[in-house]
Amino acid sequence: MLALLLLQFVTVLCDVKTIFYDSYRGVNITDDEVKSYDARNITFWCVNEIEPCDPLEGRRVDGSCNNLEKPSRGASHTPFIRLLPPYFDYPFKNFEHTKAASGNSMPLARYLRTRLLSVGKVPSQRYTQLALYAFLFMAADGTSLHDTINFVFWRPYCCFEKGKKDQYCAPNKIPDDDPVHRFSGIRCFNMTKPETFQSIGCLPKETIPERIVSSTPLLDLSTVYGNFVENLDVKGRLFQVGLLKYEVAHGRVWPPSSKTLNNLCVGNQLPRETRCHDMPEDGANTLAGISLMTIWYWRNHNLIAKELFKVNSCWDDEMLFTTARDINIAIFNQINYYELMPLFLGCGNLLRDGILSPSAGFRDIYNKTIEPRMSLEYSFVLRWMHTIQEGTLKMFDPYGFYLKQVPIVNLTLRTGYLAVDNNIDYITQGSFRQGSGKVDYIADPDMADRALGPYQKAADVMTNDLAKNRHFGFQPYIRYREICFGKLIRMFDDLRGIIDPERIEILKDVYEKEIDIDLMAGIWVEKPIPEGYVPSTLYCLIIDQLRRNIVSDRHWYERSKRPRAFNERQLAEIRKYTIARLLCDVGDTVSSIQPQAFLKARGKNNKITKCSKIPKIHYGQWFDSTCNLSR
Ligand code: HEM
Repeated sequence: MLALLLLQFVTVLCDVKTIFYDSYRGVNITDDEVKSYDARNITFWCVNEIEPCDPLEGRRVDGSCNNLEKPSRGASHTPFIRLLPPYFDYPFKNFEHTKAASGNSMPLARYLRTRLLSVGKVPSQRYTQLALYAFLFMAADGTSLHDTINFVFWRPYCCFEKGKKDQYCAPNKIPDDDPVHRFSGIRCFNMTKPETFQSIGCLPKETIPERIVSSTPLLDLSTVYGNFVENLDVKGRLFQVGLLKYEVAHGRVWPPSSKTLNNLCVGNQLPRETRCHDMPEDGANTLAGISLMTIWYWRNHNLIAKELFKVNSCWDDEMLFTTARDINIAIFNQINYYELMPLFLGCGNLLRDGILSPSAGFRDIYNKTIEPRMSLEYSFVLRWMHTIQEGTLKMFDPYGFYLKQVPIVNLTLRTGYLAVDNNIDYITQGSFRQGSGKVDYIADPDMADRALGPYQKAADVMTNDLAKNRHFGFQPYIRYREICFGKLIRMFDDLRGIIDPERIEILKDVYEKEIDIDLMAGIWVEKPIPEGYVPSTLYCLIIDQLRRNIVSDRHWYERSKRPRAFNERQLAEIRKYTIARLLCDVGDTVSSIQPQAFLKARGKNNKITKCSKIPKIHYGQWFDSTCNLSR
């Protein structure tokens, strides 16, 4: 607290003049323009207030000053880019996509979901649940909650009379002959349109909708450190020896918790389940996978800070904190890029396409003309993972004995469950012992019919995905095939080789013409990319963003010229890091684990192994010789 007051005092004393940027356009705006937003109470969304950039400073929490020529790009609530221009019904009145090329209505989203994806439970023999947690955590780093909170809590009425009058409602109709709901009597899934610069009021309503989110677009552990330095200072930092705030309860270390029951963890079963984390971002209390990964990376920050302090006792809190955060973010990206992605996208593919560095040393492909932004397509297509999410979460003891199970959708907004009955221990063990769902065109029944658990009577997250496809106004699937692979698709049968014949047959059944195929629908039915395990168009849209992250991020950890860059030996330490090491270091009760923990333990190369055999970072490489001089 003292340090925070001091910081505020120095800011006032030195009169650091902040600069206001229009968050959509990324240009300076005047005080009067800011006042006009103030008057409408939308400054938070429409304006980025940024302190002047210092080229030598490290990565800012709010993402600003990453691009020195466009300081607000990279900050929160700045616009996505689109790989292809938007595609809405003509004339552009309501910015909807309801019409097929013929002018007839497009098939209902739920109808397409039930025709294109089957429902059942087929466990993967390859990937673990942990792989899906990590993918989800990576996706959550660049998006935000409010679009889901909107239809779950703020507008639960879209299927009712009241919803007809609300322009933000976009419920999904269920066909009369629906395979599940012809029996249930449920005729509609609640849903709202995505929040945009237009819906907030930053841009005129009659312009093309542009999605707005509160996270920073680059991979910077937003869920752990938040997106605003004020939130981090108040809720996150302990301001002692570089640590994040923490609590010890029942022999375990946790992030700080909320002291009132008025919080986001509405799923907590009171009075037993009370834990709810009070952290810079609320994402930490949402889906079970995000909550777990956040706890692990939060603890990892403190582990790193303590190790750095052992090596450099002269470092002050600020130096310890910023270095620990920088290492934690580097570890996150090392795991994402060099461990998680190759297992899904194919290591050879990623090397060929320049996503992975062929050598262990530095690489620098930074290009200041590419703005740090995320493509709307990338943040959207990651939803394909819903089709391989396993709905039943199994729990194990540290010896690998199965204990119990719970539907994972029942754990949403329920951090408290982790903290009772040793559940976090058993869920952690299960994360690397249980398989995810298989990559096989079959979705888990819970994801297909009760994805929102207790919060909605019925919810098919993949129906939402297809419906959101249209609200975002994505071009047809075949246009993305063209930009990705350069081949024109003129008729359904041109999809042979890309999609199995039986699924082309279904596409012909449900769509009038090939131009009508929705982007997500095409991805659902595609064959995997050669030497990889994900659909080929998904591969293309993901690697576009993976590359953009590296070239547009001045603080990318593999650069030798970034401010406060690692030296070669430090980078070599980061390169050793794996998800198995993370769990060994900060996962509850983990003393053995398979070295490639995103894959199921199998064979002699990936068998459960003692943590002492899993490579670890030597923080001695961060030794600062000036500490000795200052003694
Ligand atoms: C228990 C597992 C999961 C549940 C219950 C779940 C549920 C949801 C729900 C309800 C939404 C909002 C849908 C909407 O926009 O209307 C959503 C969005 C999303 N989910 Fe999942 N999901 C799960 C796992 C995953 C996984 C493993 C990934 C992997 C990448 C993922 C990626 C996404 C993405 C990218 C979005 C869109 C976020 C945004 O743009 O705001 N989800 N999910």
